[in-house]
Amino acid sequence: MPPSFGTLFGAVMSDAQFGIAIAGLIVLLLTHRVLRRSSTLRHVSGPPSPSWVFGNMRELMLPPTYGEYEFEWQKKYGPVYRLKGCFGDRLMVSDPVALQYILNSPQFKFGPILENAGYLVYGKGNITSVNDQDHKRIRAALSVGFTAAAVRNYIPILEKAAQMASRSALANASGLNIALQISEQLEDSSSVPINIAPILSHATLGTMSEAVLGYSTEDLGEEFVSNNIQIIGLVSNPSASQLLADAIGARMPTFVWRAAIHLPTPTFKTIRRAKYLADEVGTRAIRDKTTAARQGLEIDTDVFGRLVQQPPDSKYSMTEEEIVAQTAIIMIAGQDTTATTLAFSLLELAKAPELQEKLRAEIHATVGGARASSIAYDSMPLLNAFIKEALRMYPAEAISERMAIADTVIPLGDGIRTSKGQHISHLPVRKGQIVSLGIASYQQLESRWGKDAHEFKPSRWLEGGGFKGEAVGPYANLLSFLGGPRTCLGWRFAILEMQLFLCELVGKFSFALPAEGAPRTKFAGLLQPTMPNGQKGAPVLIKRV
Ligand code: HEM
Repeated sequence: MPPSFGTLFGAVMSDAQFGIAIAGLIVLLLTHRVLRRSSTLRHVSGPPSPSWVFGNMRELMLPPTYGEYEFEWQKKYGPVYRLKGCFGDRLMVSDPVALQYILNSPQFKFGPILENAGYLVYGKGNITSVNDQDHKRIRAALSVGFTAAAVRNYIPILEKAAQMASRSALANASGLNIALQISEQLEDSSSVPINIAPILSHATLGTMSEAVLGYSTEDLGEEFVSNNIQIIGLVSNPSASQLLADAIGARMPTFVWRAAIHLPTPTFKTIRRAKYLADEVGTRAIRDKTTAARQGLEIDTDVFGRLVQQPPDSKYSMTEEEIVAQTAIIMIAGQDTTATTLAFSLLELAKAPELQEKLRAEIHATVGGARASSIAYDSMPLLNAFIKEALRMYPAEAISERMAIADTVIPLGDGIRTSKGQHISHLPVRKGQIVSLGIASYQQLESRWGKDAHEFKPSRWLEGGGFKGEAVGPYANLLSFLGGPRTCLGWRFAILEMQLFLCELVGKFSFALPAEGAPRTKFAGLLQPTMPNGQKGAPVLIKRV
């Protein structure tokens, strides 16, 4: 998913003019009064609010380690509880039945923060900023490039990128020529920690670029790559003022925010440049493909190539302008989400030498010297159990948000006891109610995953499925890719990418933690491994095996 929604909007706002903030605050306070009167959540239990302004949001979004408060609240109040947001009640949901309803019901859509940020960052017409029939049509068209069969065609691209990542473990990932700096230094790296996070991030940018546009990272150009790093970096240091800005922004009329993109501030400048560069590269890719098709060359090896070839009367056809509008979102949504999940995976292996050995043995036994396209990655039990567990414990988008667009009633799996002692199995909510989707919380729910839900334990998947209850999400009953009509478009691609990268990296190298230990897990737009200096990073000791 777009890594940047909530916190990026905050970053945007902290740049914006103070006058807009004050005007927003007035609107906000008035809205708050209305919301207080109309909230149906008054009798839903939840933690006390430590601040009138921030409510519980600092504890939820900015704890030193993600989940420090959230997972405790879940234990105390159950999978559905009330939180104080900045100035208004929120419903926090990790109950699978309630989540399933919210994700699939037309009565819910993105909250205003997600909607406006999606429009601001990725531009008009991108898949996250369109709704209803337009969303259905664009999604159906894009899906052509992400079916199980289509995704297997990307294996050579993924294989090449995984090999490059493995060769460049010591390279500076922000440089373009990662393949050139490399492996002789690897022998030394067993005593010098290597930050594997930017290397993975660069490699996954490469796979997205090749699979979506048919371009190498070099074809994207140096400015595109460095701007992409800046865009991802905009969200990396969320702060209390950004939370406040999010709340104010959410209550401002949409047109104010859509106009705000023209403000001459550094953040908006970076965003404008990113959009310009994405449009430029998307347009270039389409022109190149159209020309190649006219010359009778094969172009359906990447997503844009497939889209360009759809007959105009097909239900999958998109205009050139519509295709270009998807460039920024797909490139960013598919990059750091996969890279950070892989970084957490390698950190978990670095903590568990025995597990690492077993996984390596499975990889060597299955992969050997075979070509990637002939390997049945889905038939590797430990590899897939490990990936499921990494996605369960480290969902890149640990929390998302929806808003009720009409009064509705949310069904609850186990029901809840209200603060008045009444047991209810359905919870009415009013139009405008913001609901936090507790993805990470759901994936640590003891009633669903067992008493050891908080442990990283891939074996749970080998011992009979790992969870109890009805199915949710597209993969392994996890909500890491969410569910419903806005399920992650690239989930199959992400799984295959993780399978290939892990086979390549774990097959060739062993990983250990440096003396400082493992980085913390923080939420900064995405769940990220975070070093003591507050920067994203996953330092590991790497040795050839
Ligand atoms: C481990 C990797 C990934 C994770 C955990 C992940 C997670 C998510 C989540 C949670 C959403 C829904 C967000 C929401 O509605 O609140 C989402 C949507 C999306 N993802 Fe992913 N994603 C991953 C990889 C990818 C890849 C590789 C691609 C592209 C090839 C991609 C493209 C998208 C797109 C386009 C959407 C928007 C779909 C829509 O609005 O209909 N993602 N992703």
